[in-house]
Amino acid sequence: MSFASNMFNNAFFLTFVKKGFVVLNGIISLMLVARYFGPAMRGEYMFIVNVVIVGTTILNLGISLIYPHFRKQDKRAKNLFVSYSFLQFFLYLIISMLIMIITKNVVLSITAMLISVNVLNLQVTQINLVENLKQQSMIIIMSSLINTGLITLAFFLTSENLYLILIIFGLKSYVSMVFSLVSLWDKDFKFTIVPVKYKKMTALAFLPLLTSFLIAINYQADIIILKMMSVDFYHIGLYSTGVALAEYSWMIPDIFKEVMFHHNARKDDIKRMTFSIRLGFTAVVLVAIMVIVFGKPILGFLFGADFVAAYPIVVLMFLAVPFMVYTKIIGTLFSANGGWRFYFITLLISVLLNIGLNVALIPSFHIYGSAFASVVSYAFCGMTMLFWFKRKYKVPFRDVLFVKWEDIRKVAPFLFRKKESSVASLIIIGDGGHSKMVQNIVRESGTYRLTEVWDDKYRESVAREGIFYTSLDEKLQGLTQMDADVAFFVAIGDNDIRKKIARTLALAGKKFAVIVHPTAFIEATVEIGEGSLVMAGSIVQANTVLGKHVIVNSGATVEHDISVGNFVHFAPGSVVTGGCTVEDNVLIGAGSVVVPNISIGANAVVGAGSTLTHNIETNTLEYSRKKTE
Ligand SMILES: CC(=O)SCCNC(=O)CCNC(=O)[C@H](O)C(C)(C)COP(=O)(O)OP(=O)(O)OC[C@H]1O[C@@H](n2cnc3c(N)ncnc32)[C@H](O)[C@@H]1OP(=O)(O)O
Repeated sequence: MSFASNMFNNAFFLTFVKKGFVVLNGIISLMLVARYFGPAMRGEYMFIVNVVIVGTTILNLGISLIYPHFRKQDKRAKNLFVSYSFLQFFLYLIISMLIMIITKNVVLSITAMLISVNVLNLQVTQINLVENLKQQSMIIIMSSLINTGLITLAFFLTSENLYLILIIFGLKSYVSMVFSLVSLWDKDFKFTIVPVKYKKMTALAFLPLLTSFLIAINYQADIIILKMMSVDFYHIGLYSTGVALAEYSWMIPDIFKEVMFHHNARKDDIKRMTFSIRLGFTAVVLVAIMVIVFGKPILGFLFGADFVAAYPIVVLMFLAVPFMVYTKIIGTLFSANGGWRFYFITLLISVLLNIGLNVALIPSFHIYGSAFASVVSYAFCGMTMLFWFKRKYKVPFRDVLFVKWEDIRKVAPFLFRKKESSVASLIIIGDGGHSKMVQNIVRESGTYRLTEVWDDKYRESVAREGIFYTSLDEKLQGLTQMDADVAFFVAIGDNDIRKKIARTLALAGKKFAVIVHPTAFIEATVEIGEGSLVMAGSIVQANTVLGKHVIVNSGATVEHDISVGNFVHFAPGSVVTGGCTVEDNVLIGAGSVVVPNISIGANAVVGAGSTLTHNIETNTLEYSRKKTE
């Protein structure tokens, strides 16, 4: 596959592109809206937007933040959360209508409606971020594009219409919300109302709600305090420019934050976490160096010559940015594991530190004092999180600083390899009747992505529905050049032929898949060797050990405590009862029954429909003849 499609299948890259679009959309909207409205109306618009953002943070009730925690315990948590979000949305909508009817205040009613839509959008977006990360990234890219397009149209075609711009603002959330819902609404979705669980959800969401509130306060506190301590608007303008630039660079840790949010909802992935931290930290430090070196021309280009005076603030703010990597990425672990108390206390201390230092330093150092307060507060938060993480997961410092050579070695082939998805590729050998059934199982279960089928009947390669059908002989010659990540499966019913090919592949160091039909029952204590197959409706009971490349065919029963060698075939409907021993290469014929505690020697064949009541030796053929009078 091409480099471009590899990149787009990479969650980090796609999240990076998405963030790029969001930032671009934000900048373009800000520029156009500023020029579209006069100063007074722009103030009114920005005020409403801020009320909506703060209202959304509060009225989300922390629900979107605790989703990974529930998802980790229960795969179907999606049903519960989407249903909850819906009910909450309708409740907010009814309240908005009541506000409209009672107050008849248009702006207030619009604000309330926008909050209702934004809350639902925030919740379904976060759920879909966990469920379908790539789709959600595409949805956000699309809604950002639509928003930029509509604002541009409004800018050129209309003038000073506050309601129109508010509707466009609302539409962005609405479009993203509808598409996220469509993406979540698959065949497994079921509307689920469980009041007891809803109660648990809201109770658990309380600390996350306070935490997100603190984060919001921490980002806004400085400007409010600067205003309160009567610093002039010119200097506040310079300060907020520095802060705005630093905020754009948070996009980098945010990329990793979102990808980790998705992964941590499944299991704690500390390797991926430290890898994300190293990548994020290195990128942020490089950006900070760039900004410190080229800060003045960048400020001049972006905001005009007046703003070059913001340079010292920019430098100070960028000293704080690397710490955000730790706060943001490690913070996702709390979403997934629910350790909110620690996160909350850490944030509370850093907010108090920020406010205290602001009050203490602004009188003597003005905006520089405020920037210094931010650096100290962000550094405290980031370092506390880092030390907690290091202690809990016993990670050395070198794993949480700059990228290592191994990372580069790992990432380079990942970007250029042939694989298209995170599901491993599978090559099946054999394309006869047995193989057709195996191919169906692979398609149905989705655990592997079938890429090639090798069989002698193909002289030349043919491609059908994205799968290559190729000559077996030819492929066996070039085994060593193959991608090490691909799994193999020998789908040949005949024990001897299966053995011969599996040996050749094993000698070339290939890995084999285990394939299990979703309707098979395999008791939890069963061990299954590589390359084995358990087909539809079959049963394998407790403490049984299946060797390598074993076939448990449709409806066969392999009872408890059975020791099974390699390359054994239990044909359809056969029943081998408890305590038996089945050595290598044995064929138990269709519908035959083996009574308990029997030993069957290597290479033996039990004929179809037979009942075996005694041990049989190696290389023997046994079948029950019908008694004829
Ligand atoms: C999805 C799938 O399809 S998986 C396929 C799984 N495959 C199976 O279950 C097949 C297992 N194979 C058998 O049962 C075979 O018949 C075998 C291996 C037992 C015997 O094969 P062969 O040695 O070729 O025997 P052959 O066909 O020559 O028959 C010899 C005699 O035994 C009889 N016989 C053969 N198999 C059986 C049997 N399973 N039960 C009773 N009698 C049998 C034949 O009727 C014949 O009798 P006759 O001499 O009176 O005419």
